Amino acid sequence: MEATVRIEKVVFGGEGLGRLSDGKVLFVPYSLPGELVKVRVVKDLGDYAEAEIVDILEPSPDRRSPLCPYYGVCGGCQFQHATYQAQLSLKQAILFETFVRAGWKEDIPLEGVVPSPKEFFYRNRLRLHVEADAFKMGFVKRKSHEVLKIEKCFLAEEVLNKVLFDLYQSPSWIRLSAYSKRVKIESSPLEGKATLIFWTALKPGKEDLKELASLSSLKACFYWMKGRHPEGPFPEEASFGGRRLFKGLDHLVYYVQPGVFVQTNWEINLAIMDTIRSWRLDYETVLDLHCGMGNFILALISPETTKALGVDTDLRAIEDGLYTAEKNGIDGRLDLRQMSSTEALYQAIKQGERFDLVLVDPPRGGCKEILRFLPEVNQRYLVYVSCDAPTLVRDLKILRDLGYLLKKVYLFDMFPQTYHFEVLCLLERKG
Ligand SMILES: C[S@@+](CC[C@H](N)C(=O)[O-])C[C@H]1O[C@@H](n2cnc3c(N)ncnc32)[C@H](O)[C@@H]1O
Repeated sequence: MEATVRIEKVVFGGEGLGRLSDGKVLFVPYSLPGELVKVRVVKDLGDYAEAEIVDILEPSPDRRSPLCPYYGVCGGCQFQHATYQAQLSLKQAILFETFVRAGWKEDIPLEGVVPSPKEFFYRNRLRLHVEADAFKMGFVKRKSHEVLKIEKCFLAEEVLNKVLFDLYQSPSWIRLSAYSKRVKIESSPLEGKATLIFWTALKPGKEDLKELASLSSLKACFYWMKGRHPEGPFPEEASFGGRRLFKGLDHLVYYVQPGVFVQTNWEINLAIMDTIRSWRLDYETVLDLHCGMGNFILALISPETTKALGVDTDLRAIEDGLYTAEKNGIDGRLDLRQMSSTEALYQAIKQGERFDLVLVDPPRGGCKEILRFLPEVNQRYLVYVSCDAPTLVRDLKILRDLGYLLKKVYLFDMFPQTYHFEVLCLLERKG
């Protein structure tokens, strides 16, 4: 069935919303607010339907040509057809709508929408599916499980694309990829090189590893069969155990093992840290409940800090935080432990420990399960960093009911060309 619809808005997920003449909602990918589009309904799901654009009858002034030849097929990007300024406006509208839909009645103290300094080529890692039969590496196609072969990603830093190009030519990788399903290429910005880690069912031969490790843009390669650590680095003498190096605020250098989480867009990561510091919060004790490799907690330690505890379930991330602290000469005030945030809160409650500042930066699912324990441990400030607005707002409502006031909200565009964004919130306990 075909219809002509006016796009009202763009919703979480990046699709435009329009309505059929009977009021049924249609979701239209790659459309923009205000556009009049002729669409074909591709799936009727009862209350709503999914449609595809057949023709754009009245294009938005914000529309532009996408840069990437895979756009529209690849599942990675949703907003390349919009100017960058329009992408920021869409994200702000989506954030507000998320609050409204969740029934948030209070003020939304949005203090800033921070653009990414780089609109393209900002990602410091590429995670690719590997399909040996057709020798392809790539991303999953939109609304499919099929892998799309990618030869270049316009979001990834140049060095990552260079490694990808070299892998396609490498006889060793052609052999090794037969046993691999997944590969990560990750940059080490301070060295202008990248690391490679692949998951494999068969132990690779020495000669193949040697050839791979000699690719000019690679600092080191690793493979992971089983256990808590991958095998590597190859070559063995790769500096810092093959870790990736990132320059933080002040003179801090982070050292991160391949495969350990690093915020995707490093410049935006630094902007988040700068913003938290700019608030000049008055704290002596800090607890980071999802500290990863020490990203935020290391930036939050100041001469006034008397205690800093960071926890994370990822053992290798904790190893990196400790390694980074040692390399940077950070003294014994920093305590990093491999444990879950729930365990850390239980222990703090049992031991009567209190923290002026608590930071949470959970995975997409948010951290609903720990919120009710926070007031017992958290004296004053709560900083919430989120990459998923719906779970963030769900959690903010719980925190509001626990007596927290939402003081500041910032939208950081960590992921240009996609519908994703990062939100930074400052909350304070009442009274
Ligand atoms: C979005 S990442 C943020 C990491 C870190 N804050 C950073 O900026 O690099 C989320 C982190 O939460 C950790 N994590 C997931 N579930 C957890 C849990 N139940 N308790 C503690 N950490 C957890 C993951 O290992 C991951 O490092």
